[in-house]
Amino acid sequence: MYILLSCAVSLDGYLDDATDERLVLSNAADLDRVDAERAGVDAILVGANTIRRDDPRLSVRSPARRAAREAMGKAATPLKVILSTGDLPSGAAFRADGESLVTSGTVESVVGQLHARGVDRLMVEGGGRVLTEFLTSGLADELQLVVAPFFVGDSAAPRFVHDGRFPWHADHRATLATASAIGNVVLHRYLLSVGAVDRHWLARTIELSLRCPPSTTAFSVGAVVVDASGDEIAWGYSRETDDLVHAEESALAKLAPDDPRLPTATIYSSMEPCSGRKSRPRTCSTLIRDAAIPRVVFAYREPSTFVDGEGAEELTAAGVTVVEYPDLADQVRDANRLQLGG
Ligand SMILES: NC(=O)C1=CN([C@@H]2O[C@H](COP(=O)(O)OP(=O)(O)OC[C@H]3O[C@@H](n4cnc5c(N)ncnc54)[C@H](OP(=O)(O)O)[C@@H]3O)[C@@H](O)[C@H]2O)C=CC1
Ligand SMILES: Nc1c(N[C@@H]2O[C@H](COP(=O)(O)O)[C@@H](O)[C@H]2O)[nH]c(=O)[nH]c1=O
Repeated sequence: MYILLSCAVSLDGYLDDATDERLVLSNAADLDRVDAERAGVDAILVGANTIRRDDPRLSVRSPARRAAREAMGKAATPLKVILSTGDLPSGAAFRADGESLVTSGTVESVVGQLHARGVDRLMVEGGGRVLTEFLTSGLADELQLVVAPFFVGDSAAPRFVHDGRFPWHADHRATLATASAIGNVVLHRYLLSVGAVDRHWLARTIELSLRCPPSTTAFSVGAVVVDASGDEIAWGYSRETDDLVHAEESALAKLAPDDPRLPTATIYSSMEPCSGRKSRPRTCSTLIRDAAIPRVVFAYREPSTFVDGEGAEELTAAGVTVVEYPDLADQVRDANRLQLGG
């Protein structure tokens, strides 16, 4: 299940003010973006205090988005999930439109319950206590955090998160995927799970592979090296610096062989690192092993078009962790239509 956390905060990190009125931090364009995110999920989850304080509808608003969901055979608006052990107002607005579920338990058990009901994409909209539970559980894949350009300035107001042990700290930072202005607010998209981070970097390798000079005799591949704190430290693509250079080789050539970040880095490649080369003494698998990189992630296993690739097996046998995302392979095949035909 993909778990997306979404909320808006003030410049001083509050989710609301201390008054009874709901504080809108987003602007109209951002609220429309949130509506589009809602339309793309199977369930929207909030905590009981958000229901008690805001009385939200938690529905998809846009008639076009509701119709599009229905055309796909889904309900017009996703399942509404409320975490609560206490009372909720009987006339709460969330009950008016679509299906809802009031439940309780650990985050793990709630996620298990929703998964069993067929929820594949969950949007958690708050409030602070629920966001804290999801962030500290390590189960969240992505945080969409909107910052509005004003201060609340009142410590009686609810904060973005409560106290807790969060997996991200100064030495283990979350991966910032994008930061974009939406009028006067800024949307930050942070990737939180290993799977979401890996997919982000593989998307970057596929983008890099599109820069390769065309060839019918060698594949177009992109590669990046990411250090333990999540920073990209080198990138490369096939034929970047000469007619024969491979993506991993080109990226690694930009780093000193004894760079202290390499033994804790991950190398991402759109295609399995090569294990046989006619044109160079060392294969990419050998270069990776010589660099002492402990983790390799790729999307597409090399087909036997030019040579029989055994890079994944060779690296695994050498004790390197190898992770493959075959569901992204089609995009790599697309970038290599010239070589693969079709
Ligand atoms: N700016 C924004 O984007 C958003 C702002 N908000 C704001 O956040 C504020 C509310 O945040 P906050 O006070 O932290 O509260 P929450 O909305 O996170 O709700 C907390 C409550 O949810 C119930 N709950 C939480 N976890 C569980 C669990 N695992 N099992 C069962 N019940 C659980 C408990 O209710 P019970 O008492 O029933 O046990 C708990 O007291 C509101 O002011 C709202 O306006 C909310 C969402 C988004
Ligand atoms: N205030 C605030 C948000 N608040 C969230 O939106 C809910 C309101 O939903 P609805 O009644 O369906 O519009 C509210 O209870 C809370 O979960 N969201 C945002 O993106 N930006 C904001 O500024």
